[in-house]
Amino acid sequence: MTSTPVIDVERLNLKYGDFHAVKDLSFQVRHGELYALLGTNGAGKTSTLETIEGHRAATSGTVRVFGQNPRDRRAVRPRMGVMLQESGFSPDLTVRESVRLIGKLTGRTDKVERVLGIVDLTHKAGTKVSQLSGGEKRRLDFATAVYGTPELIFLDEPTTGLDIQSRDDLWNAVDKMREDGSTIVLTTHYLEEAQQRADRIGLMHQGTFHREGTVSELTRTLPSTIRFFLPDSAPELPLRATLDSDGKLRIETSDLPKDLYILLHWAHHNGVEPQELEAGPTRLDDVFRSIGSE
Ligand SMILES: Nc1ncnc2c1ncn2[C@@H]1O[C@H](COP(=O)(O)OP(=O)(O)OP(=O)(O)O)[C@@H](O)[C@H]1O
Repeated sequence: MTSTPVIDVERLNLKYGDFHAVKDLSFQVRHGELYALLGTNGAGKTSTLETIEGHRAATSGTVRVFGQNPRDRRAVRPRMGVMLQESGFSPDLTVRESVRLIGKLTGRTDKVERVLGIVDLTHKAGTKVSQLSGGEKRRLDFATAVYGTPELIFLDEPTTGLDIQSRDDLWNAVDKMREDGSTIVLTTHYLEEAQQRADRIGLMHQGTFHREGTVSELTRTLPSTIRFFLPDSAPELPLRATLDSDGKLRIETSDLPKDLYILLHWAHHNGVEPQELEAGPTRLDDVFRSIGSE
């Protein structure tokens, strides 16, 4: 049962007139995974997701969701929850009416009060959508993903505009839905969130994958860095360093513990103290920055 991928994209191409927005893209999302589709602006993420969600027809290639064509909305739609960047709830409806409407539109069943509790809008149940704050509206958008605990959930920039507490609450609710067996597809420009939570990442650039894999598969191809300030009077460093724009020296290394040891040993021996020392493994940000420079 679990061997069939939840999403199976094979050689997907999307064209807008002459413009080739998605080029021969293939990937799968497995049952229970949190898959992050990330990329540069205009990379083709939204176009790809709209096709998987059944809103857009592929120019060529195949897309299967639960083994079915997502254009067959009646078969697939009740099984997927989509949190868009803006759900477009009517401003005149109350929060409770809006949540109830999700059930009608998706064909899923749930208890409205349960959903209101998860998105922390119980105290706003009688308030009109037009009177919600930006963060409260975002939490109401999240209700579309929560309602009925769908098997497949799309989260498009879910935490934009949310304060820290609301972000933590949202991720706790996502973790809970994963425990209940939901598969998650995430897009976000907050790379730390993807780095912390994604099982696998598809990193898009100009319509195709720049890289795809787990976070460690993506980051291990780039060196780690050590950065610090040194006084001008310091003797020559034992390792090759370059100067960053903020005045810090940067050492790039494929063996962080060894080179950190060499640096600190040299510093101790010469009586100099590297200031504001940062040493860490490669982050997803660095992989992003490397796009275009390869
Ligand atoms: N309806 C359309 N007509 C013509 N071109 C389009 C259309 N929609 C998107 N594009 C173009 O296709 C490319 C991919 O757009 P898409 O919105 O899928 O990218 P994205 O990765 O979601 O970008 P972003 O991170 O900036 O939201 C872009 O160059 C965009 O300008």
